[in-house]
Amino acid sequence: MNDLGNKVVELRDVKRSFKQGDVQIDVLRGVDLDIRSNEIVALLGPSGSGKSTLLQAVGLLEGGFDGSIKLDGEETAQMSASGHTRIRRELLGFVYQFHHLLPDFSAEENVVMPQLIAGTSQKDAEERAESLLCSLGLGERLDHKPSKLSGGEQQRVAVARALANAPKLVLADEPTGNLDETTADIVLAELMALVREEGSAALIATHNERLAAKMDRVVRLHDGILS
Ligand SMILES: Nc1ncnc2c1ncn2[C@@H]1O[C@H](COP(=O)(O)OP(=O)(O)OP(=O)(O)O)[C@@H](O)[C@H]1O
Repeated sequence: MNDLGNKVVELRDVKRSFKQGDVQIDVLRGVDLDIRSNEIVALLGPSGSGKSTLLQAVGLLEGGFDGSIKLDGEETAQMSASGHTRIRRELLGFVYQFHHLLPDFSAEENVVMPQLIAGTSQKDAEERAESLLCSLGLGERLDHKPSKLSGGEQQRVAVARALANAPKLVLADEPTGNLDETTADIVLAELMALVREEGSAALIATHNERLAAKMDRVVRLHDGILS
């Protein structure tokens, strides 16, 4: 029998509306989604369909959602802001379309930083940062500041940073959307390989059907519902 893994994500009837003037837009109209601990799931949907909004719900980055959002078995809906912060720190890693690296810090320091915040010692954090960056082919770039790295290299550092604290779930919003096609393919393959190696799950929003087809499962957001 296949090991299906635990459910890292369990969304039930998740809803989110925004008011624009007098008009209410129902972006998420009852989203159900399960992700298991060994799955990499592609989130597809046209521009404006609510992919980022859904990632914000799962990432506990915004309030205003109705429904049930369970992460690693814990219901987060009624939790305090400090509970959300704890879950984000212990469970989640984020990659965005733009790298958001700290410009005055080296590649290695950018990966060390979130580990220090989580309480890891300087020595262990440096070892882990070097190991992650080396496995992404950046062994010769550890001391480079982001401005001295190519777009693909910057995104690789962002991937290493997201995985630094061994998250159970990586949330990625168009992680290769800013890269040329060839580099996007390579960086996505590296992201997926690292996620598997680390035993994490991932939910990756993309416009790219071709890249989505490389993931374990594809879910589509349309008219506020996931299919
Ligand atoms: N804070 C907000 N206030 C008002 N409307 C919002 C807000 N955030 C998102 N929206 C609206 O919700 C809808 C979904 O936006 P969202 O960014 O989640 O879509 P998306 O699928 O990620 O789009 P894209 O692929 O273009 O990034 C859009 O119509 C957007 O204008």
